[in-house]
Amino acid sequence: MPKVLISDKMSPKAAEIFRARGVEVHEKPGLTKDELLAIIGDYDGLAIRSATKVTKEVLAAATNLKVVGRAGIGVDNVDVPGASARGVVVMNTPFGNSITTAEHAIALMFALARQLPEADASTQAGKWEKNRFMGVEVTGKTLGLIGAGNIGSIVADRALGLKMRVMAYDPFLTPERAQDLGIEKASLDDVLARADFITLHTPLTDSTRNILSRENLAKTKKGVRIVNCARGGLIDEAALKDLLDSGHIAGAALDVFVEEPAEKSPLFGTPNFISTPHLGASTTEAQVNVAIQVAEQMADFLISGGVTNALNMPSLSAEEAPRLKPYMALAEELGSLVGQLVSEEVRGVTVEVEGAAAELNMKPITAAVLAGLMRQHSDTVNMVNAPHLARERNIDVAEVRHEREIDYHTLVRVTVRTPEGERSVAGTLFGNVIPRLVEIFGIKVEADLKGSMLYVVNEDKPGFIGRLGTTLGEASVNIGTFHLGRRAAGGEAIVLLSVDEPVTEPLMWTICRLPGVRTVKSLNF
Ligand SMILES: NC(=O)C1=CN([C@@H]2O[C@H](COP(=O)(O)OP(=O)(O)OC[C@H]3O[C@@H](n4cnc5c(N)ncnc54)[C@H](O)[C@@H]3O)[C@@H](O)[C@H]2O)C=CC1
Ligand SMILES: O=C(O)C(=O)COP(=O)(O)O
Repeated sequence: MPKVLISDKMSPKAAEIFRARGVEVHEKPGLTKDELLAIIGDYDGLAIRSATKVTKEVLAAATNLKVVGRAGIGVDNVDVPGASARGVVVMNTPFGNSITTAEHAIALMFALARQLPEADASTQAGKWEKNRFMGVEVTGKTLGLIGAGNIGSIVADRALGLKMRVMAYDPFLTPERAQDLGIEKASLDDVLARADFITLHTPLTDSTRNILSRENLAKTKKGVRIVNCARGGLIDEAALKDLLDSGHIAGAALDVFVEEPAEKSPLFGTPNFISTPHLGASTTEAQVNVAIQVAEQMADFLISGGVTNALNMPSLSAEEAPRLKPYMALAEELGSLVGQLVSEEVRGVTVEVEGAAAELNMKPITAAVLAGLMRQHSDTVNMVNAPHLARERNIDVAEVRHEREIDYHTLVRVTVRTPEGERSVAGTLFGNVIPRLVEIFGIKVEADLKGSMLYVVNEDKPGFIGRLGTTLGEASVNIGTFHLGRRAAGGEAIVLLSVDEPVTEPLMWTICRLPGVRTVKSLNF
């Protein structure tokens, strides 16, 4: 039974779902780093929110870990490249808390416009300072979004309902999408110069870190009000404090901070500064959504291999997984075969699918080919890290889907490009489940790729097969299966046979010296 650790505060729905799906679950929110390091090695899955930091050190200790599930959106607390390198899938729940977070941004915008926290504190202190708190209307004002993805678009929709003008800086926002949303696509400088309110909705990445730097904050319109419900690190907090003090910025509301928990900050106590403790996603509705979703996704993956919302692996629904599994096995065997047969540097890999295979999601098939291919160089390669490794090694990967009549009801072909040229192998599925090789380097040969095998290329001459059988027999090597193929009568021929024990190096040399032998390779599957 797979084991999952929930290491952050999460709706009890998550644990309920894990249990109902046959996953053992332990809820231990608030573990210290050392406590987490001490126990993480026992778990197949780790379910988190933003508090748990999944660092290199945690991943190194997580020797059984297969999946990290983020009940929420941002994964800047997870070392995703580190997880990929270790073959750990990282998933999030990209929509479950987006409405809630957008609503928090709007709430903070109103809180700034009407100074609600200060007005509340003053009123409850018995001061009744009616003349002190003069607000601004939002109607007719310009809201500048930085980031117009899921949350940014919801904020835009709500703001348009409030009769605001909305402009957005987002390099990935197409003009058509902007038009559909009813907002203006703008440059960052334009947003800074024209917006009365600015709200941030980007992930924290190298391109967004410090996007509201001291220099950019200085370019904002005097009297601007700024909301950040995305991530600390997007705004220079010291510069924000200085510009609030000088009065250039009329107000700022932060839900997120560079250091969290933010127990102290120079911003605390600054007039017109409002803060909340990373509450963007904290509503009953959103927490139930993300807990259910993360538990379903992780259980699917651990139980049936389904992959949803993974950041480092192609998606594969729990319904698709059983259909794709035999193809992934075939693809991995073909990748492994070609990886063992080709000794030159691989510069490119093309995966082609035909017949029934052409109707399937190709990404997992390609990932499995790459895993098989690269397993020759590393034991820790799997479908998660293989595509990343291929990129790192500058291996060009292409996918081709053919829609044409073929001899097989389904076919997967793997072609590798090396400095010496292209070599390709192909396979099919018997009865839709059993992987079967059907072609090596242009020669038709049918075989199951299993266990220890021997691959021999020879001249197609009478007597060769007898001599090969005798040589193996004399070395007490039992042949399990024997498969033959040839390019043309009397031309290049291949023998692919399975043996009950691996063929030793001296025996390989003996076979190499048999008349007519061109190549001998020992293979393992
Ligand atoms: N305060 C909280 O509790 C919560 C915070 N968040 C944060 O909100 C962020 C945004 O969430 P979603 O809208 O769902 O993500 P999303 O991925 O749908 O949208 C992000 C948008 O940012 C844009 N973007 C990326 N780089 C950019 C750049 N350099 N400049 C301008 N735009 C850029 C992208 O094109 C995309 O449209 C999350 O990454 C997370 O960090 C999310 C949920 C709750
Ligand atoms: O989903 C996100 O990105 C969030 O920031 C929400 O964080 P939380 O789960 O509330 O710690």
